[in-house]
Amino acid sequence: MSDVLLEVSGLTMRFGGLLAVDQVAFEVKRDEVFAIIGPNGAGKTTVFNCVGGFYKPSAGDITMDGKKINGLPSHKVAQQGLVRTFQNVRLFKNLTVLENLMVAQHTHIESRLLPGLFKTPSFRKSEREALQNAADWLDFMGIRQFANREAGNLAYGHQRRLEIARCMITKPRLLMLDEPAAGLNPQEKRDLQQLIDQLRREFGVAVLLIEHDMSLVMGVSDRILVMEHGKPITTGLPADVRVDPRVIKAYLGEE
Ligand SMILES: Nc1ncnc2c1ncn2[C@@H]1O[C@H](COP(=O)(O)OP(=O)(O)OP(=O)(O)O)[C@@H](O)[C@H]1O
Repeated sequence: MSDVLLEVSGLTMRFGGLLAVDQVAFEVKRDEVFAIIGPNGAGKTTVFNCVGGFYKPSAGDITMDGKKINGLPSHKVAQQGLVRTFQNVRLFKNLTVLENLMVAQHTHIESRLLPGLFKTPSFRKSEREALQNAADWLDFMGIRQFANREAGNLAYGHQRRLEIARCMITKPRLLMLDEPAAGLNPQEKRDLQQLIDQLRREFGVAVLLIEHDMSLVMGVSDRILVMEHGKPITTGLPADVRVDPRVIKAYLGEE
C-alpha cells in the first residue's frame, strides 16, 4: 500500500477570465498533517472546494488512494473518506448537539424504510451504536454536558469542536479543516493544536489544513504548501518554509 493518501496534480480552476488556481500539485500522506498557506486570494479555498467536490476543476486530477475523485459531488467524495469543516462553522443550528452527531451517521445507520418503520432488532442495534458513538465523541471533545442544547447556542469554540466531531464520527481517512483557528481565543487555539495532534495519533486520520494563524500552522503541520496568485511557490517543512525568501516576499508583498 502506498503511503500517499491524496494526490493532486495539475489542478487548475478558472472563474471566467480569472485563473484562481494554476497547476497546483501536492500529496498528502497517511497520518500526515499538511497545510496550505498563502496571502488572501491565493487560491487556497478554491483548492479545498475542488478537492472536496464542491467545484469541478477546469483541469487536473485528484485521487484518493489511487481512485480518481475529481468531478464527484461532495457526498460521493465523503463516501471515499474525505470530509471537511467550513470557514464559518456549518451545523444544524436548531438541532441539539447530540442530534447533529446522529444525523452525521445516517449513512452508517440501517436506513432502509422497512427496518426503520418496524424498528427491527438490527435497526435498534445500529441506533444504539450510533448513540454510543455520539456520546464517545462528545466526551472526547469535552462537550458532553451540552448534548441536549441547541447547537446554535453553544460558544463558538465549542461549535468548532462539534463540527470536527461531526466529521470524525464518519471515520474519515482525510479530514479537511478550513481555517479552524478563526475566531478562537489563544487558549482555544492551543487546545485545537493538541486536538489535531491527537486525532492523527489516535485515529490515524490525515489532515489537510488551510490556516492563517502561523503559530498553529508551524506547530501542527508536517509539511506546508505555500501558494500565491493561484500558483504553488514551494512545499516544505515548517522550519524551511518559515525562512524561505519567496514566502516572506509573498506575505510582505501583501502589506
Ligand atoms: N466562486 C468564485 N467565483 C469567482 N471568483 C472566485 C470564486 N471563488 C474564488 N474566486 C476568486 O479566486 C481567487 C482565489 O480565491 P480563494 O478564496 O480561493 O483564495 P484564498 O487563498 O482562499 O483566500 P482567503 O485567504 O482570503 O480565504 C480570488 O481572486 C477570488 O476572488
